Amino acid sequence: MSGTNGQNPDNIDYMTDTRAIAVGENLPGCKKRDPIVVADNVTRNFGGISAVDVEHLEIPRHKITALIGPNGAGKTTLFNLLTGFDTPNSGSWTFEGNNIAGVSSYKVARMGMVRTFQLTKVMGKLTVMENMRLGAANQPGERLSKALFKNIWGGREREITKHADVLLEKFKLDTKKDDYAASLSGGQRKLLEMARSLMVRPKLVMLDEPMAGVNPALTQSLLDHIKNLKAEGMTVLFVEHDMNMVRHIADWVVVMAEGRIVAEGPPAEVMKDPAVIDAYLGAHHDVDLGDAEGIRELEAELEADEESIVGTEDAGIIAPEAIEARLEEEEGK
Ligand SMILES: Nc1ncnc2c1ncn2[C@@H]1O[C@H](COP(=O)(O)OP(=O)(O)OP(=O)(O)O)[C@@H](O)[C@H]1O
Repeated sequence: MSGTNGQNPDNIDYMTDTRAIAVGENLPGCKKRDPIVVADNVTRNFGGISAVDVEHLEIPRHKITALIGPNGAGKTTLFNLLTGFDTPNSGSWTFEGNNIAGVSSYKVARMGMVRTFQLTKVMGKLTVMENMRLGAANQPGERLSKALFKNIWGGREREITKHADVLLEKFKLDTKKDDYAASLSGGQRKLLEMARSLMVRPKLVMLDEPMAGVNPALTQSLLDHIKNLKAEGMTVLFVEHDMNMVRHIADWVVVMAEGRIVAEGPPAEVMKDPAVIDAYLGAHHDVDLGDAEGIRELEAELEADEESIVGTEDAGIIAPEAIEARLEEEEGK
């Protein structure tokens, strides 16, 4: 699956690309072969608490990176800072080589770096489709009011609606597009928030605990969607507590504790790192994070799932071809 959305000009199969992610050793703050985000000396204090104190961090492009760490480690605060939802005490960072420290969250999204929230921010009193249109309002040239009032908008509006239709179908929310978002389950809201974030055709998707509070059936579907983002050429950074999820889908893991990066590397390696076990489990050193029975079960389940479209030709979440095909279909009616 490659080259469908203009994000993969070199036609690389991102699902099977095994080139090294880091340059040199897998150490905290290590340089990456191809970083999409580079952050330096980012600090954020709340009163006497140092919530974030990151000396150097690079997020690898076209990979799925998990940001893990115990409660209060600073993961959400780091997300807030990088995406312009909070202001640091110090620090600088770039996205695709552009300095975006101090840039508003709205502009950051328009540049192709989007995020979802731990507690979803879908608008309950708007329909599913209206929420999707709001996502498009983050695109250059779009206005929130225009996004909602389609009659004054013509062709562009049609294209946006078709894009939303394709996404809603992929996320299995198409039958709910006229329902109020408030009527969706917690898991469906997470799916909607993810689908909505894709309306800007982002390059980097940042998900804050996407699997939290989601039932097992939807968890599986969310995992597939996250993998599909990578198959489509996007980069994913997600916060997660559940090691099984991390082990299953992450190419790279960054571990935070007390505001700092304490380890980085591929999941299997990081989960055996004593610094990680210390940070995570405190006294329970006998637990092997890399060898839980649950991980094997989840893997078997995903392999057996016929609806799982990971890495297949059907994985075209935001492929322009799919949108064009729909427009043609419509015109032919
Ligand atoms: N707005 C705030 N005001 C004061 N303290 C805050 C604020 N936001 C975060 N903190 C503190 O900063 C630290 C880091 O919090 P943060 O929410 O970033 O951690 P986290 O790793 O995302 O935790 P969790 O996994 O529980 O979501 C914590 O000690 C938290 O209490």
